Amino acid sequence: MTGPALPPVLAADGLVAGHGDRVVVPALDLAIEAGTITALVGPNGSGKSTLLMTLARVLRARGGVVRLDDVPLGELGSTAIARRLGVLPQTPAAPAGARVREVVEQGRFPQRGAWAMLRRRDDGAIDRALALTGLGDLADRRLEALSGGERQRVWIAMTLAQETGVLLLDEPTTALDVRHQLDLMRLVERLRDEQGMTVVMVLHDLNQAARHADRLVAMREGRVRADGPPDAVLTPATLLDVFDLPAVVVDDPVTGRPMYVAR
Ligand SMILES: Nc1ncnc2c1ncn2[C@@H]1O[C@H](COP(=O)(O)OP(=O)(O)OP(=O)(O)O)[C@@H](O)[C@H]1O
Repeated sequence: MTGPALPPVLAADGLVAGHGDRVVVPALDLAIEAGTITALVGPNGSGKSTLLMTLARVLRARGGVVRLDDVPLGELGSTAIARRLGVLPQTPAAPAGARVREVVEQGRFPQRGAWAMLRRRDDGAIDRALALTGLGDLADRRLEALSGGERQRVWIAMTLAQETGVLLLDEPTTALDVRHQLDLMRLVERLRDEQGMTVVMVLHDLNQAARHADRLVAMREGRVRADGPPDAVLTPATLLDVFDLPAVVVDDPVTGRPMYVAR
């Protein structure tokens, strides 16, 4: 017997999103199921980051509603949201002179009450996040003394230290070398498999998205043009429709997932 379907972890109903007077996402419906990895893909300027940041309430929705665990975001305080949902923006910033461990510690703030000191549980979460991102040896280094890819891993560690059940990641593999990209994608899969984490991420590498995500949502001009499992979305017709890209699609020889090759 199957019970009633669980509500989606994160849902947008008739969502309108944009910047200033400019509407970027005119009306979008999206429901994200628990324990899944979703990749948002699409050309530059198609509204992926705008959508992701509006789902996280970093940007206010201009119409429609976003629900987190079936509760409208507008009814939740920012601490309640941050305890449930971690977000990695495209260009995070830290105060000058900050050290790696101090930046990762920032991820713990939503989990602590007012006036609370760092507790053992916070230290554990920070150590785990540093270890998962391979930053243990760099913990005392200043952020500005790191390479671009190392710095990107610090932001990922900060988001992981928040220990939320939902992660929204905007281009998390940017600046990472091929080994660290694969490590990060495998880490995301492990978090889904072992902790039931729900992940939505913007990715530019379509083959990476098809390889590691359960679902691809392809956007163009603020609208969803294709949505489904990788083999339904990564097709020559969608590549042409969404990216104006003539391509063939073959099976990835390692995973059997679809893989495109541009013509
Ligand atoms: N802060 C902002 N103020 C005004 N317009 C913005 C702002 N940020 C983005 N835009 C505009 O909104 C549109 C969508 O941008 P968005 O960053 O959401 O696209 P994207 O699909 O994530 O693009 P990319 O792949 O280049 O990161 C673009 O036309 C962009 O110029």
